[in-house]
Amino acid sequence: MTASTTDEPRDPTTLELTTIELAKESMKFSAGHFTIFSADRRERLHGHNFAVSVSLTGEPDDNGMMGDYGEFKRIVLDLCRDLDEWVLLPGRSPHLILREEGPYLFAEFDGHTIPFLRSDVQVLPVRNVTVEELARHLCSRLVDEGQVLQVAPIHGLTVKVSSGPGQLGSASWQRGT
Ligand SMILES: Nc1nc2c(c(=O)[nH]1)N=C([C@H](O)[C@H](O)COP(=O)(O)OP(=O)(O)OP(=O)(O)O)CN2
Repeated sequence: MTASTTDEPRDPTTLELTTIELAKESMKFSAGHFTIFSADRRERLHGHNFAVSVSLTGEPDDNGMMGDYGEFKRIVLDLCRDLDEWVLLPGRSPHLILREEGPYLFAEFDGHTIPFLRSDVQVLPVRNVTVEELARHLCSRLVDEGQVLQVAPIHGLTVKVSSGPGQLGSASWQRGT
């Protein structure tokens, strides 16, 4: 019995890309935040169990793999762990001024001072703690720290962050942009 394989030579110029999707139940973080809608309107402080999913597009190797997705999972889980059980504040908001005094961090918003224990807060390099900005933040960490890009020839990746069923924000990176 002969294995039926087509022996036509493949066109070496056609780049065959594949995508890995990772949306594990464990890719999540619980955090407190408030969304700022304008210079004088925001939500009260509250929390979400945020869910994260990542898709990576790249070139499979001769072994039919784009790297071990176990490595990708470990990297994403580490990023989720970094954000878990913190109050997240935006460090780049046009409407919020942050001031540290001893063990406290004060957030000035619309003439009001919101006190926090500094040890409860992570200030993120984002303009607002929204699903779209959290997705951008995680996407840039995946790219800037280069970890994912060292695992396999990745051409693009997308990070999605959901604050609850049926609502999410996403951010993408494409090689060469
Ligand atoms: N563009 C965005 N708009 C809003 C965001 C956001 O991240 N990006 N986030 C919020 C708030 O976080 C808010 O807490 C979300 O509230 P809500 O939609 O009510 O979320 P629920 O999980 O309670 O969903 P239900 O539809 O109420 O069940 C607001 N806007």
